[in-house]
Amino acid sequence: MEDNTIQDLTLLNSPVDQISHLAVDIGGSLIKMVYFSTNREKSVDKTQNNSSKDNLLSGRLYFLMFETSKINECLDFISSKQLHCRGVQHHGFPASDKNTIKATGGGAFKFADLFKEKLGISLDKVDEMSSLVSGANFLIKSVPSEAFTYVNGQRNYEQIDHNDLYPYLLVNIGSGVSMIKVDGDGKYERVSGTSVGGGTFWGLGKLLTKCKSFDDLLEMSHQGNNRVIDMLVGDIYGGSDYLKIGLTSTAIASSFGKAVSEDKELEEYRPEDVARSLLRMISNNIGQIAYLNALRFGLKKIFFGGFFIRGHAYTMDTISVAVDFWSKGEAKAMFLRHEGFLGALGAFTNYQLVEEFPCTDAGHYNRNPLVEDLNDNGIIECCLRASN
Ligand SMILES: Nc1ncnc2c1ncn2[C@@H]1O[C@H](COP(=O)(O)OP(=O)(O)O)[C@@H](O)[C@H]1O
Ligand SMILES: CC(C)(COP(=O)(O)O)[C@@H](O)C(=O)NCCC(=O)O
Repeated sequence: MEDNTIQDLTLLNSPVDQISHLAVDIGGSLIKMVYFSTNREKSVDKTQNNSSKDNLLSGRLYFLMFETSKINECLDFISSKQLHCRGVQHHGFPASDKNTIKATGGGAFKFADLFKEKLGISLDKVDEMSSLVSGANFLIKSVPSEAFTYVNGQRNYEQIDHNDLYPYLLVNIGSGVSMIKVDGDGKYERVSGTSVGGGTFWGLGKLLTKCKSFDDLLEMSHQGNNRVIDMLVGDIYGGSDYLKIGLTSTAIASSFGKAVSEDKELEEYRPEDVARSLLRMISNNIGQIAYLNALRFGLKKIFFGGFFIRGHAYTMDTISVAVDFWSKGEAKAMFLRHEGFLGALGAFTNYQLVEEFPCTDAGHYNRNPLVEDLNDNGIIECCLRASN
C-alpha cells in the first residue's frame, strides 16, 4: 500500500504544482482519494493564450487508497501534505473551500467527527449510490479507452456510443455488492445487492489461507487449482458431461464440495487452491446475480466496478464467463480501468467543475493513453474548467 503514496510525494514536493479539490470515498474496506494537481506555470500559460473568460487549468487527477482500518495513516498523509488546504485561484477558477471536502461512502458518516477533530475539516457528504453513478457515467463518457471487455485473456477496449449508453447495470463490488440500474445522469435505481462480495473474499481468504495481504491472496489464487476442492459435474457423473442441462464435466457443481467427502484438514489443502476456489465461487456468484438483474430489466450492458476486481485476470475472466454463460451470449460484462474510484470520482464531480479528459500539454486530446493497470496509481491528464 505504501507504493500508492510514493508518486504523490514526488508530485507534492514540486514547487510549481498546486493541489486542489480533494474528494474521498470511505468504504467498509478502503479509503479512496482523488485530487487534482495543476502545474501552475503551464496553467498560467494556457490561460494567457486564451480569452480572459477561459479559466482552463491543465493538470492531473491523482488516485490514492488507504485501508479504512488504518484511517489515521490517511489523515496523517492529508495533514502532512496539507491536501485539504491547497486551494487554487487562477483567472476566475474557484478555490475549494479550505475547511470542507467532498466525501462519500459510509465512512463519511462514521468518521466525520474524526476529520473535524484531527484536521479541522468538515465532510460535505455526497450519497454513495449517486457518487458511484456519477463516477461511472463520467469515466465511460469522458475517458477514452476506459471500458473494456475481457475475453480469452484479452482486454478489448470498447468505444462506447454516448447516445446508446443507457440503460445499463452498474455492479459495484466493494466490501459488499450494489447493483444499480442506470438510466441517465442522476437517474438511477439500486435494484439489488449481495453481502457476498469483496469483504467476503478478503475475510474468508484471510481466515482460510493465513495470507498477509489482499495482494498475496490474489497472487495465491493465481497459482491455485480450484478443481482440488470444488466438486465438478464430472466428479458426480463419473467423468461425463451433463449436456442435457448444458453442463460440461468440468463445470463446478458445488464450490468447496470436495472437502465434504475427503477426510482432510484445512492444512492439508494448498492455500493457493483454497484461494482459487474462493475467488471463483464469489466471482461466479456475482456474475450470475448481475446477469439475473440485467435480465429483470432487459439490460444488455453490465459494467463492473469496485476494488475487488483489481484488474485481476482470473476475476474478470470468471465474471465474464458467468455473464456470457447465463445470458447465452446476450449480455456483455464490461470493466473499467478506474474500477475502484467510481465513488471518489463521483464525489469529485460535485465540485461543479467541468472536466475535459484527457488533455495534453498542447491542449489536444490524447487518444492513446493506454496504461494497463491503473488501479491504485492511475493518473489522468485533464483540464478543469469552472462550470459557471
Ligand atoms: N489492498 C487491498 N486491501 C484490502 N482489500 C482490497 C485491496 N485491494 C483490493 N481489495 C478488495 O477490495 C474490496 C474493497 O473494495 P472497495 O471498492 O474499496 O469497497 P469499500 O468501498 O467497501 O471499501 C475489499 O473487500 C477487497 O476484496
Ligand atoms: C452497504 C454498502 C452499500 C456499503 O458499500 P461498500 O462500503 O461495501 O462499498 C454495500 O456493502 C452493499 O451494498 N452491501 C450489500 C447489502 C445487500 O444488498 O444485501
